[in-house]
Amino acid sequence: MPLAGLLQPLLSQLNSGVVLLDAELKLVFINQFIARRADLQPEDVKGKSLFEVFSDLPQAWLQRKLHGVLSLQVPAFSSWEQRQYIFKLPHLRPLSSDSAYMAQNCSMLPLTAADTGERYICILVEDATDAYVYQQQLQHSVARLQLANRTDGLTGVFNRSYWQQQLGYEIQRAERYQHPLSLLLFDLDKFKQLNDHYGHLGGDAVLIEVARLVAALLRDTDLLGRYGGEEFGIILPETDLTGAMQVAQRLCSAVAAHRVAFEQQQLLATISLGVTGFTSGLSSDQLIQQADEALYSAKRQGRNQAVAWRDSQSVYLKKVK
Ligand SMILES: Nc1nc2c(ncn2[C@@H]2O[C@H](COP(=O)(O)OP(=O)(O)OP(=O)(O)O)[C@@H](O)[C@H]2O)c(=O)[nH]1
Repeated sequence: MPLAGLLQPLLSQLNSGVVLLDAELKLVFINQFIARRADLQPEDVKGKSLFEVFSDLPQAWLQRKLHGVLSLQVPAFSSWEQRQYIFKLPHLRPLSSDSAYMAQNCSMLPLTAADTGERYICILVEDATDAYVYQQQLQHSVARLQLANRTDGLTGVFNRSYWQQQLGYEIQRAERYQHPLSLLLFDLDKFKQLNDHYGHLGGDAVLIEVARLVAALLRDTDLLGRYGGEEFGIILPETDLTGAMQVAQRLCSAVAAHRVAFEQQQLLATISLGVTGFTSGLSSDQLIQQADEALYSAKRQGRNQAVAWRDSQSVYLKKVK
């Protein structure tokens, strides 16, 4: 059978890359699959160093691998999951991927010539771009779902369940490391009137805008969540009550000074805030309860203001008496 005569057409039609190297890592052969994508002529590269022709190769890593294959005479493998590609080649497919390069599974096989006993290495390059793209799409979908799962649909801040979970974690951290932690609850004032006057869409516009404004005034490490209809919570890690009151006053003034554009009108809104500091042994429910009591005091004292729980407690107790 004229096997040798068939090998060349077979290798050139193969839908995988074939790179044959001698023991000095010089190119003996590349097939059409590689040549076409690397824009090379197979006959031009014969006898040249692998790393000279393919200057983008991860040289130190690949040299180590190939020397291992030669000296141990065992195959080596590189998967796209560990290293997206070895040969920087375009994938030549109309796929929407965030990479223009072909993801590859590469096998490095030791070969010995039957007649001369000389040693060679064959690198087989398989295109794994499909798997790479599917994995990327899956990762993006999971990330989108995770985001949706912790986000309030209207305002884009954290939703209640995620925010409360974070409060639990922050309390554990504050307790363990004896770090300060404060909690702030705020609620839009007379929001029912605003809704009644401008309609639900006007109310929604105010909620969205206030959440955006408040988020912009907080630190990246602060956690803003929508606690209920027009009530929001802010966890302030590494912040004592004095610092939290400063934040609360800043937010209160900023919201009162802001105008929300809605259907050619400028809507005004104010917020009332209740602030409390974490002390050892408090649960998240107790902390929320304290902030809520302070918020209640702020409402009773005329709204558009911040009240710390320390102060409000006496007000609250007086009221109870
Ligand atoms: N537009 C809009 N309104 C909401 C939303 N969630 C809750 N609300 C409204 O917020 C209003 C809250 O009213 P109240 O609890 O009486 O409080 P308030 O009018 O803000 O009065 P104070 O809190 O005492 O200042 C109700 O009319 C709710 O329908 C929402 O997602 N969008």
